[in-house]
Amino acid sequence: MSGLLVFGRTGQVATEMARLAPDATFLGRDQADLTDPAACAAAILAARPVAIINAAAHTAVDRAESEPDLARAINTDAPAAMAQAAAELGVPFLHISTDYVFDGSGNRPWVETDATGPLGVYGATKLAGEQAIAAAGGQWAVLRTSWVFSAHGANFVKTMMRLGAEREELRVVADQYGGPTPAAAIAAACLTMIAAMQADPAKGGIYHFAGTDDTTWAGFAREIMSQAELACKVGDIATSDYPTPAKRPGNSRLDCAAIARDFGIARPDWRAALTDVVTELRT
Ligand SMILES: NC(=O)C1=CN([C@@H]2O[C@H](COP(=O)(O)OP(=O)(O)OC[C@H]3O[C@@H](n4cnc5c(N)ncnc54)[C@H](OP(=O)(O)O)[C@@H]3O)[C@@H](O)[C@H]2O)C=CC1
Ligand SMILES: Cc1cn([C@H]2C[C@H](O)[C@@H](COP(=O)(O)OP(=O)(O)O[C@H]3O[C@@H](C)C(=O)[C@@H](O)[C@H]3O)O2)c(=O)[nH]c1=O
Repeated sequence: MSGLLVFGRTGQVATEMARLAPDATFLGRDQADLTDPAACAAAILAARPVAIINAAAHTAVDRAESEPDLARAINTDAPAAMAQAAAELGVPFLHISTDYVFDGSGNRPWVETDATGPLGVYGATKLAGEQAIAAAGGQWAVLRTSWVFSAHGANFVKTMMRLGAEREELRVVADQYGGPTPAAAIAAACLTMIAAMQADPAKGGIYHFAGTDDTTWAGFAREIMSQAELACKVGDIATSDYPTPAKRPGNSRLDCAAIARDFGIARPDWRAALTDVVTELRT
């Protein structure tokens, strides 16, 4: 899409978006550092785009616990500045958020209107970003997704394939539930949404989008080992057996009915997408 400005160039979702929208302009850290929100706004006002997507974020969930100011600048203040600049230009702004805005209680898939309750700095700064975007006054959408994977960047699939080639057995948490989501499907969903927003100024708001069907990290790991033909066994453990600096939600299931209803976007089959990613990683 010509005239589309995307923050993020090297990330999982941005890399897939560049494949689908080669005409768009992608700003990397060297052109727009998200620790400098004013520079992000200035980049928008200088480019005068027809639409804006933010695919950049501080995504190191554990590291965010020890660098909350940096996480807040990147995940809250920068998207807030982008949304304000978008509102000033009168163009739609789409931002990507996360299942980690929820507290993980219960076992019902979360709907967009459910109460949030982030357990860590990453989720809290992403939630504050959502709220600042909604307050900016322009046309905006927030796509909350979960457990993103692709052949690029850092993700659970690549970690499991690396560890699975080195070890005979891995212990993986089996009490956190969610939907692994291919970055390629998120990129496609973002492009569909932003085009629909351009066509209809009334469109926008918060939407959930995740791969189907829901599983656990252990279930995801077993499928990765199987598809990558790694003999490594995956043993189920509880969250309490795998201590991490950041707490993670037990229930990350996202109800994706609204995005299907309003944008015609269906949940992607993560197992089929995993086959493509494993093939890409091997070649
Ligand atoms: N990864 C996941 O599992 C999930 C991600 N999300 C959300 O989806 C979106 C895309 O995530 P994903 O593609 O996985 O992200 P990645 O972690 O793959 O990439 C993050 C991107 O943000 C950029 N970035 C980080 N800090 C800065 C900075 N200071 N200035 C400029 N750019 C910066 C990185 O650039 P550089 O390469 O230069 O560091 C990189 O391009 C994010 O909003 C994320 O919160 C939601 C749910 C799950
Ligand atoms: C490597 C490893 C992880 N785990 C657990 C830790 C954790 O609970 C779970 C996933 O670990 P990771 O650290 O890879 O995933 P994490 O960084 O928590 O992934 C999250 O990233 C952010 C950006 C999001 O927005 C979320 O949707 C989610 O994708 O697996 C094991 O149980 N055993 C292992 O050997």
